[in-house]
Amino acid sequence: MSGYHEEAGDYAEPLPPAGVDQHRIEKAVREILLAIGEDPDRDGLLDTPARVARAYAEQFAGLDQRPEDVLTTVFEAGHEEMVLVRDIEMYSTCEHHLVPFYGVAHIGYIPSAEGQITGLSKLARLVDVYARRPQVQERLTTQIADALMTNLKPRGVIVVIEAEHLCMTMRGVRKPGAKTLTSAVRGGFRDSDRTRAEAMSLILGRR
Ligand SMILES: Nc1nc2c(ncn2[C@@H]2O[C@H](COP(=O)(O)OP(=O)(O)OP(=O)(O)O)[C@@H](O)[C@H]2O)c(=O)[nH]1
Ligand SMILES: [Zn+2]
Repeated sequence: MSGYHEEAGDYAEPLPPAGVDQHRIEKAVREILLAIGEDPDRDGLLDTPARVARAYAEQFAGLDQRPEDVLTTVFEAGHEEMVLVRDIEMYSTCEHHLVPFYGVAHIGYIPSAEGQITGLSKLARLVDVYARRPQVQERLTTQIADALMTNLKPRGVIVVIEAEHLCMTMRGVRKPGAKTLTSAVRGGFRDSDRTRAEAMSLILGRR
């Protein structure tokens, strides 16, 4: 198990989602700049509305994606034991303040009796499908777990996310370093303390 590095390719720079109206974002950003007392026509800000529109199209690309779009490789390998990918880098956007929260996701599953598994990179892609939306960490965690249950029909799933929320560090309560941990367990990980403990020790070990 090791950290995940996004493969090069078109997924790294997704096309703007059809549902993201970049022109509308540009107009809104110009309004915000005016509202904070800035001059949107000064040199440094001239291209900012368009940049923000492109950035939002990327940050919210997951709104146009479904888990089955990325869980494309599912094969039978006769492997029935736990598979766990930990430390998957994750960047999302807090739906309350529209600022980032970021950290790592750990995903484990126990394949179906037929030994159905998916490509390891697909687990990381699945994180992005749900992270690239306005989110709360709890929903992000359960959506990943439920998508795996539906698409892989495994005997169990565990998803743990550790993240820092910029809305808690750069503003508001201002508690830098505070980490939020969320977990979602399904199937065997919910029913068996031993299985869950094994997964947690793999996730939290070697730190
Ligand atoms: N449960 C949960 N809360 C979140 C998440 N991201 C941000 N929040 C919280 O959402 C809450 C929104 O609270 P409000 O009182 O409506 O907004 P606010 O006045 O900006 O709150 P403060 O952040 O406390 O200044 C805050 O407590 C945030 O910390 C998340 O992923 N999950
Ligand atoms: Zn927030």
